[in-house]
Amino acid sequence: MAKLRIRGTAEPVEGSAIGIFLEEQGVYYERWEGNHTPFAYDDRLLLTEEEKAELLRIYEHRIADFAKRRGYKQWDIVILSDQTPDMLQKFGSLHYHLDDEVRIVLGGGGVFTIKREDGTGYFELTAVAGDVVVVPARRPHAFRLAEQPQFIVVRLFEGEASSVTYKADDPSFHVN
Ligand SMILES: CSCCC(=O)C(=O)O
Ligand SMILES: [Fe+2]
Ligand code: NI
Repeated sequence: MAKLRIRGTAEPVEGSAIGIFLEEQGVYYERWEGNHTPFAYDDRLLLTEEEKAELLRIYEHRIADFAKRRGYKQWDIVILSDQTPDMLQKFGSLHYHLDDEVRIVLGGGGVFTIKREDGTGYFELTAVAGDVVVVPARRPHAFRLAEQPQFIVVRLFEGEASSVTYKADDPSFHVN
């Protein structure tokens, strides 16, 4: 289950308030119960193509149903860890995309710091296996690993399987 913290406030947002807050913020969220990712993936920092294919096979029906329901055409799977420093650096600074950022978490954990819809600050959504998150197009956000050593995630696309990353400048933004 995702965790949510609004920067500048002391108390985390919990329980059903998480979904309500995310909806207000235009961030689509759903929760898939039942983790089907084999434990062997818990200590992986990189995945072979065969391992990625295995995970996609395990989740294939659920991913395909979700994609059909929401109109996504293609997907891939990536792992982020300290063995993928380029991706950590690229997504670690504030950026946005012209397409929605659609993510299904299969393993590990990651923190999305997302700008509030009205521009007044940021909230941090910590996503773990079973969390499905859509950061809307053009919304500034940044990503970092959570307490787990990796983040294994399916990325879905409406069109081409890539999403250009634009740097968002905000002097008030800090990574943590
Ligand atoms: C790889 S999932 C989270 C990182 C991110 O912001 C992105 O992919 O654009
Ligand atoms: Fe992003
Ligand atoms: Ni702050």
